[in-house]
Amino acid sequence: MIRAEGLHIALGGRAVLRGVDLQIEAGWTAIVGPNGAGKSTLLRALAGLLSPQQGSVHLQGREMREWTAPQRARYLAWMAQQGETSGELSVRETVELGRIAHLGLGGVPGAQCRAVVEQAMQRCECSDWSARRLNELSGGERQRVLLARALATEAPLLLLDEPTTHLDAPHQVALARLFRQLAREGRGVVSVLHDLGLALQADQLIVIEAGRVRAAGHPADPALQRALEAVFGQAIRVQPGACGRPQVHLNLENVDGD
Ligand SMILES: Nc1ncnc2c1ncn2[C@@H]1O[C@H](COP(=O)(O)OP(=O)(O)OP(=O)(O)O)[C@@H](O)[C@H]1O
Repeated sequence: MIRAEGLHIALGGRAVLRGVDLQIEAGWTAIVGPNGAGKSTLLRALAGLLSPQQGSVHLQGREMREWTAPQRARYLAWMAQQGETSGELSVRETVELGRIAHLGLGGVPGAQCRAVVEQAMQRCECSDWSARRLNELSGGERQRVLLARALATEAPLLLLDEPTTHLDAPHQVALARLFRQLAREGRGVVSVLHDLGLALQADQLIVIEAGRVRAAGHPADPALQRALEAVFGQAIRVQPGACGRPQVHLNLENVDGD
């Protein structure tokens, strides 16, 4: 669905991405790495929101700059880390914004549009408060609404920057289940995640370190697990888990010591 080749991006005079090559197919891909590694920058480049100084991004085999903004908006949905929204809008109005690429500005939602919006709200468990304003919601509730807006685009590819940050444990699990469902429907979900336990449930894991891809592959790949331990050091331990997927534990053994 998306391919990056030799991606170099500098921000504020500093090299942030230093030659990133990757390929992402349909399914759920998780991008992980330390703070400041370049994960959000990479996701923004994959969304066409940042132009690389060197290298290229191809969507469906066609270079990003050949896509018009409306074509891109139909093909990929973007959810920012600090979800930008107008707090004055209701939940339903916010999710309806996901339909703009189909309706155009000022377009009146028809029955099919309303059905898509309703389903997106149900999948993200926010139908019950569809009339409430965004600025009345908690952080986790707002995050679910922004995810529903991304789903309502019906874009084949979702690029989500830390979509689980504000979610409680049951909703994190529900989101992982939703990503797997979307993958089965043939959609691509690319999520930057800090929760390594969740990330290991993805079909593909990409480990970013200091602006480079340190490792990429299926979470069950031992080389990938070794890369995770190398990047995150003694803060984590990767151990065999159920269903062929490893589990990650925070190493809290020495928090009382020095
Ligand atoms: N607009 C900017 N100008 C200058 N430097 C920037 C800018 N945006 C990001 N950076 C720097 O680029 C590096 C990568 O930032 P990025 O947000 O991509 O990291 P990240 O891996 O997503 O981190 P986190 O896990 O903390 O969200 C950081 O060192 C950051 O300080």
